[in-house]
Amino acid sequence: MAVLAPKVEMPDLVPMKRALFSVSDSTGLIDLARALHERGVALVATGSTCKALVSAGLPATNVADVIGFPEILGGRVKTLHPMIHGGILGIRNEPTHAAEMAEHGIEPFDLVVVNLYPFEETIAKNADYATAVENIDIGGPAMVRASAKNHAFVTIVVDPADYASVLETLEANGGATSLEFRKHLAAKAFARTAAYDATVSGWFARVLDIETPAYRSFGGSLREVMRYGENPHQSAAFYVTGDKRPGVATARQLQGKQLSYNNINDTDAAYELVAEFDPDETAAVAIIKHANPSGVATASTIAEAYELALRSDPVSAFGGIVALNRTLDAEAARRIVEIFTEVIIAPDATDEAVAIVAAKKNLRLLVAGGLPDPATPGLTVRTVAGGLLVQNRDAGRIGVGDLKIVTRRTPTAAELADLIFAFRVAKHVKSNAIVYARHGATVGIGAGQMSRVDSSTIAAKKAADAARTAGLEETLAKGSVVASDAFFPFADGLLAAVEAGATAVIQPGGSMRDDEVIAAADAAGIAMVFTGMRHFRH
Ligand SMILES: NC(=O)c1ncn([C@@H]2O[C@H](COP(=O)(O)O)[C@@H](O)[C@H]2O)c1NC=O
Repeated sequence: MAVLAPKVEMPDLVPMKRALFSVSDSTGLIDLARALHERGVALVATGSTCKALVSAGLPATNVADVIGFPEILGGRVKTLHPMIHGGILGIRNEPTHAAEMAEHGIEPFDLVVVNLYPFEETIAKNADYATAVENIDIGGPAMVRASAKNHAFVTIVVDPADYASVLETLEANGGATSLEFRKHLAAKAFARTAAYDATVSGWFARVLDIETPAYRSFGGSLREVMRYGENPHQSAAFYVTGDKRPGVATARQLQGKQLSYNNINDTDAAYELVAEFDPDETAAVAIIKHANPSGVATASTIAEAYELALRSDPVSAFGGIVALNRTLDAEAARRIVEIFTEVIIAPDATDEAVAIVAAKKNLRLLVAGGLPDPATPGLTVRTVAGGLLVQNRDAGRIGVGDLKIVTRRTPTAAELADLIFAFRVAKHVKSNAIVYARHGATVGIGAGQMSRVDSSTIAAKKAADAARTAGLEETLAKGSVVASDAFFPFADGLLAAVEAGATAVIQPGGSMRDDEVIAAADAAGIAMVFTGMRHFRH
C-alpha cells in the first residue's frame, strides 16, 4: 500500500538560513560557502569539508558537534543520524513534524551541498576490489535522496556547476529559493544517485561475472545537448559513462563544428572498425557513411590506405567519417581534405597535419590517444518498446588458426590474408554483409540488405563502378576474395560472387545446405573457408 502524504502546502519561497556541506570534490566550495556566509547562512559540514571551510576563515560547525557523536568506522558513519536526517526530512509546516523537531532539538537544513565519493573515478583507475567497495558512498546518497524528497523545503545541490545558480536564485528572491528551482535540483539529485548506483551495480556485475543480473541500470552524465537527433525534428543529447575505452566519448576534439548525433554514431563505428587492425603491423583507414564502411584499407602508410579506402567507393565517401589506426600525418591530411569530410578520428595527429586540417574550419578532428581493444568485453544496449536489449559487444575475432578449409582448393597465402581482412571488415557492416577485398583493401561492400544475394549484387556493382571511376577496364572484384557475415543459405549467393570474379570465400558455414554450397565452390574451382563464427550486425 502506498504511503499517505501529509496534507501540507509546498511553500514557493524558502529563506536560506542553514546549510550542510559534505563534499569529496571541493571545486568552488569556498566561494559558495563564503557567499552564503556573507548572506548570514549558518554553515555545517562533515570532517574534511569543515576543515577546508575553517582554513578559509569561515565559521563552520562540524557535523560531529551537531549530532554529539564523532565520525566513526573510518568515515563509514558521519551523517547517518536523526539530527542530520531529521533536519533534512522534517516537514516544517506539518504540526507533528514541527513538534517532534522541537522536542528533539532538531534544526532544519535549507541547503544541502553534497558530492559523492569518487566511485566512478576509482574504478576507472582499475582500483582493487576493497578500494572500490570503500569508495561506495552511503551517507552521501542518503542525504542527497532525503533532501531531494523534501524539496518542498530543501535545496539540494550535487554538482559544483550549480553553485552559481544557487547564488543567483538567492539574489533574485531576497535570500530564498523558489519551489521551481528546488524541484529541478531534486530531479537532478535523484538522477545523480541513480547514475551512481548504476555504476556500482554495473561494476558488481562485471567483477562477479554476472551476465544477466536481475535488474539492469545504465548511468551517464550529460556531455552535450545536440542541435537535433538522427533527424531535425528529434531532440538528442550525448551522455558519457566514464568508460575510458578510447573512442568518440573520450577523444579530444582539436577543431571543427560540434559533433552531431549521426557524427557520433558514425565516428564510433569507424573507430571500432579501424581498431581491428594492429597499428604495429599495418596502417588502416576506414571511411564510414550511415554507420557502414564505404571503404576500408590497410597499407604501409596512412596516406596509401586512405587512397585505397577511397577507391573502394569514391562517390559514397563524400561527407564521410574517416578513421585511422595510426597518427594522422601531413600527407594523409592533405589527401583527406581534398573531398568534403565530416570527421577525422585518429589516435593522434602531427602538428603539420593539424595545420592542414585547420584550413577546413568545419571539419572535426578528434584525437583519441589510443585505440580500443576489439577483444575486450563490454556491453551494447538498444531500446525496444518496453525493454532494453543488452548483449556482450561482438569481441569475436577470427584468426587463420580458426579457419576450416572446406574446398578441394586451399587458399593461397595472399588469399588467406585477404579473407581474414574481409571478414574483419564484414563484422562492422550491417547485415546482410558482403565484402569483396583484394590486397588488403575492400573493393566492393554490400550492406544492410534483406537478401544476401542483393548484398552480393550491390557489392559486385560497387566493385565495377569503382573500377570505372579509376579508369580501369576490369572490375576490381576480379581476383578478389569475398566475405559473408553469415552463411550462404543456398549456392546462389556464392555463385554470384564467383561470377563477379572472387577466387576465395570466407563465411561462417553451418547452413543445412553447406554441402551444396561447398560442391558449387569446388565446381567453380574456388577456395572456401568456414569461420564457425557469425557476425550479424543490425
Ligand atoms: N557515511 C556517512 O555518513 C557519510 N556522510 C557523508 N559522506 C560522504 O563523505 C564525503 C565528505 O566527507 P569529508 O567532508 O569528511 O571529506 C562526501 O563525499 C559525502 O558524500 C559519507 N560517507 C560515506 O558513506
